[in-house]
Amino acid sequence: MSNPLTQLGDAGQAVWLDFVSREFLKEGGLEKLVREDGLTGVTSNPSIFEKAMGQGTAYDDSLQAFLKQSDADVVDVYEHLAIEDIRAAADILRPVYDRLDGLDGYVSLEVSPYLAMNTQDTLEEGRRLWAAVDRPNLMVKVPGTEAGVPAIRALIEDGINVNVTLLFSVDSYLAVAEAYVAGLEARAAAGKPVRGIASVASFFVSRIDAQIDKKIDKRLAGNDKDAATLKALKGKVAIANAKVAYQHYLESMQSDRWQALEAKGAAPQRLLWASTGVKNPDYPDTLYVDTLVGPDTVNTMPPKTMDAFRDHGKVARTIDTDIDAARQVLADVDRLGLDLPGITAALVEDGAQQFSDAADALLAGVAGKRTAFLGDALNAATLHLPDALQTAVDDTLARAAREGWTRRMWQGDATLWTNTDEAKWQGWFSAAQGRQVDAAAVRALADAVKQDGFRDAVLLGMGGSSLGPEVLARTLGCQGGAELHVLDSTDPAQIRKVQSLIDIDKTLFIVSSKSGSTLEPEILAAYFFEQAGRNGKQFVAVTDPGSKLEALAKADGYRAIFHGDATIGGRYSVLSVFGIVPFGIAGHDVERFFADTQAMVRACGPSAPPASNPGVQLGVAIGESVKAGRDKLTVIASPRIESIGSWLEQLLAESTGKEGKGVIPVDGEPLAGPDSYGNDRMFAYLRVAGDDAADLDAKVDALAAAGHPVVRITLARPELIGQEFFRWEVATAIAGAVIGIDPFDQPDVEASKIKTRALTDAFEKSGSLGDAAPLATDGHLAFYGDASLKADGTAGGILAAHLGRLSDHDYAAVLAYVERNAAHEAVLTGIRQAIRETSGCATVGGFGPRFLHSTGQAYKGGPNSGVFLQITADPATDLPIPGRRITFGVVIAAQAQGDLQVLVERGRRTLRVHIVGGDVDAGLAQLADAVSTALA
Ligand SMILES: O=P(O)(O)OC[C@H]1O[C@](O)(CO)[C@@H](O)[C@@H]1O
Repeated sequence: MSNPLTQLGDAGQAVWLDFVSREFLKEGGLEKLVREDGLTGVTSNPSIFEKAMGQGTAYDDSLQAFLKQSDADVVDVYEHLAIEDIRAAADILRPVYDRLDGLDGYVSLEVSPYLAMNTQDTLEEGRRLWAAVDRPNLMVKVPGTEAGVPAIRALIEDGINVNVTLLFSVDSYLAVAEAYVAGLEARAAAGKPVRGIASVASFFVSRIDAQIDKKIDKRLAGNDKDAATLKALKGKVAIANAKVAYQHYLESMQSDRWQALEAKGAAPQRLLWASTGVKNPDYPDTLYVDTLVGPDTVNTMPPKTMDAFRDHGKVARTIDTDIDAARQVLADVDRLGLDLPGITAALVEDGAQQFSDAADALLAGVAGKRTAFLGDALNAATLHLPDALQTAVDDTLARAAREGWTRRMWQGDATLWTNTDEAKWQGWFSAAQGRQVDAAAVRALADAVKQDGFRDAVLLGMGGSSLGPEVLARTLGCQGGAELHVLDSTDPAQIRKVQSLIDIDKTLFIVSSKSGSTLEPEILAAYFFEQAGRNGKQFVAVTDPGSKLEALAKADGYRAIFHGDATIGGRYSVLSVFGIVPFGIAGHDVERFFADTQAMVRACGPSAPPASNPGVQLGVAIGESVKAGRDKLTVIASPRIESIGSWLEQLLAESTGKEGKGVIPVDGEPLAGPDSYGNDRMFAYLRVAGDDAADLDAKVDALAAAGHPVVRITLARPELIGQEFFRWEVATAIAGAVIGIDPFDQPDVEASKIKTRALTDAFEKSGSLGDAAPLATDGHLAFYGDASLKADGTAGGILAAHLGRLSDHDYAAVLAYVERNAAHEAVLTGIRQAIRETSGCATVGGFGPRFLHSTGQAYKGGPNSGVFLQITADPATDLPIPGRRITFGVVIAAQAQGDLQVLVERGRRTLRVHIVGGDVDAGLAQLADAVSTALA
């Protein structure tokens, strides 16, 4: 039966629907329109899918089924759902396409709106979607922006149907029409067919009037002298613009170039009227259909406009009537300074932005559903922030969305940070997907090691090469493989301690160093190589290709060498061979570990919008906290994940602590009530479900209730720790972007190393480190510092003078170059607790030289808010280093001295207390007492 819609078809104008949804397709809505209204095409855009997918549950089954068989990124999920719809629509339209011999019957799917400004990406995306949808009656929708035009030409040349979207000005239309012709000509020149390729140029109508009318209304409100002409222009400009575009279309059909293509069977690129729903309720609801009727055109209508037109639309050829009047309208617009070119240019930008906002909302919706579906397979996080901080975080997340931070981070776009060498350090993304590690090789080594009867493995390495493996070992233990011991110290007592725990002949040594030139693993490897009877079969190297360590491993006949990726910095290397080889040797299933980790890698994926991207969200919260003066990130962890703070410390401090800015991580400080903390804190609580942590829970709740920023993270099981490694790596990189530093360098670490080297070199020659005279000596303790601290010369007096320098927002650092064991940790923690309770300042602690490769960067390069108490000791019994005149005792002393010199040079407030005589326990006990006295 005939109706105004079918009559449009009879008049040569194709009726398309600007809408799609799963329900509508399922319920037969599209088939009905084809059958009853002569509909011949469908268009979609990100806003349409946002509405379709954002509401109701129509997509849920499909989404769950897809997630079950893949660990897809949100954009993969969206695309999967969208492609299902687009294919369904294409199949419904296929009979139309066949009947009309490919002249109509198309459905359009838009390329990612995030790419509108990049030609190559748009082109690749167009090709990818074309292949993925795999239907001849698909039109890939590409914005007709400056960047889009060359992509359109290339897609046409490829033989891909294109719907050019976001056209507002006649000039952009002409550029697009030229691209179409040029693309076809290129095909013809290459001897390829031009028949069967379709394209439409989507000219947006109502949005132009909406903008012009706004300008006119403003002028009218100001009693403009041209009021009458202005009034007469309302609701006319968009139509006049479209009519003039159509005139160009007619002219182009006459050109020799077109005639030549037509003779080869090419179909014209039809003008398509888009944005034809009226925005102004005072206008007739069919305005932008009635006035633009004409042959070889398309009108794509939103459902409401289509219903209105079916009901009372008027079909009369209008597109090429009153052309003079149309030209006059445009001349008046120009004469009256309404700036149509300015308006159309802005509309292109707005249009691109609207679609990318819609895509953000859409992907956020999909991310939400994905998270809900994954349940506890994805570690949960909640952020509880004070209002002002929350507002700052929301603003920055919105900015991050606008500026595409997540995609840029994954692409290693250095402009996200300081535009120096950040792009060189992005291997950690691929490592997180398990791509850096050869799991089979790790398993083979683990099996062989087991067969050879190795019971223990000792890892010799520092910082990023030791902290990750240690946290993995402490959290997940040993799974039938060798028991892992981490040795990241030059303290003779600690070396002896590790040696006492192992049977040296049944031990595998993992010498781990990215650079392969770090002093500690080098001398430790030399020591244990001798102890193991120079048996290379007991040694494995993990190092970047071509390093000094690799050469040594070859020369000494190590049983295996695992290569790292030189585009990963040490602290981002836990998910590469540096974390995973020791983990595998302990008997763990590496593949399963990565499978468990992927939910977070996907959740933080390049297309996950910042506000629903767990890593970006956390990173923005950290960065904004730092900017708000809350730069002491206090780590709290429930028992089964307790050690993670030591890995987080390095990641955060070494990545962000530079140029006088950054995060000062606080780990291992006993948790207290809200009153014990200043407003320079942020808290991160990592909790494994089922851990006995009621006390921590209550304290953390109290902190949040008192207005401190609190991040709560829950792992359903400890095996999901890999997800936290990745979340925090992303968060740290993003925090770096917010703070405005390069999160991949460590510019101040080298300074201490240079001093240490100078000291050990001098020792090799002179046999002495040239220690200065102490300020004072009291019992086991000798003090070194500036004369102003001497006070009454007692330990308590000196410490009182030093700790008295702490003021609001400072932190106290207790850095001990002694054996790291539970007893010493307890004493040092007690000292920190006492300082915190008295001063209200944050406290950090570290064992040297371990912390030098971790938090040391921030102490020297970060904010100058640290008050440092360095503790050193005469070794009870020293240990020789094979082939060297220096001993381990000399090395650790030189390391302490070198670092202190740098701290002093950097204007840090320092005091060194040296335990004389070798009785470390007695010295520490005296120190703890003296601190209590000093604080009393
Ligand atoms: O793995 P490597 O090269 O021995 O370095 C160990 C650690 O030392 C540092 O370079 C700091 O000195 C860290 O960044 C790094 O994780």
